[in-house]
Amino acid sequence: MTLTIDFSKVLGVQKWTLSATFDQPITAIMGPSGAGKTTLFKCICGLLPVDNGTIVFNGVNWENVPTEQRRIGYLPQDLALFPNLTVAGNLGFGLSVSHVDRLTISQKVTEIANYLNIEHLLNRQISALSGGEKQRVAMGRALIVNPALLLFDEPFNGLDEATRQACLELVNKIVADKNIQLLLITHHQQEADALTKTVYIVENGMLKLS
Ligand SMILES: Nc1ncnc2c1ncn2[C@@H]1O[C@H](COP(=O)(O)OP(=O)(O)OP(=O)(O)O)[C@@H](O)[C@H]1O
Repeated sequence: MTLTIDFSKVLGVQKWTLSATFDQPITAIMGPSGAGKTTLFKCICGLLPVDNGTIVFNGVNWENVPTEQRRIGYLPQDLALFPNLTVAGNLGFGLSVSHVDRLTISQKVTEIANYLNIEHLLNRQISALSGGEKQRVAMGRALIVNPALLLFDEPFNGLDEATRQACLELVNKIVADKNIQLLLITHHQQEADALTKTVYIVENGMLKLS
């Protein structure tokens, strides 16, 4: 799987000129706060339009491909779980908005919950979950739509060391089992090192291989 980006983006007074070819199963993206890492992800998703240039995934130019057809599982920095839905409702959300029938949604929710060991949480409210459990639900919600590309924005923030280790192992398993490409934003070098040798830095509006 190969994601090639070559675009510029202006937001306010900032300009990014971002070029790279991501072809490893896992790539870490690092860089100082405010450098533009989340902006990069939003552009790849199509949530922010690029000003000039291209984003090409496996040979397909995404210029006219809407977000929902890009097969991306996006895990935003704040997880953005829906507090008024149960765990099952959160997991199934991406399928329900795509008008998948209820039986299929229920089967897929059970399948992904078993895979992530959260089946005992399916009827819980989001407010009644621990940080690590929320993390797993957010990963499940990203995975259930059968993505080809995962974008995880600082997914392990605020977790204790043991839970962080468990999540790192889970991420490695997901990428290997499901043959998905993952880009992961992190501020922690050891997190990047645990997952990949390929680390890019966003700095001064550019993307550089570290
Ligand atoms: N909609 C917007 N309009 C104007 N400026 C924006 C907008 N969104 C983000 N920015 C600015 O763009 C810069 C990059 O933001 P971004 O969220 O991509 O940084 P980041 O590298 O992900 O930071 P962090 O590590 O703190 O999460 C910041 O200075 C931010 O204030």
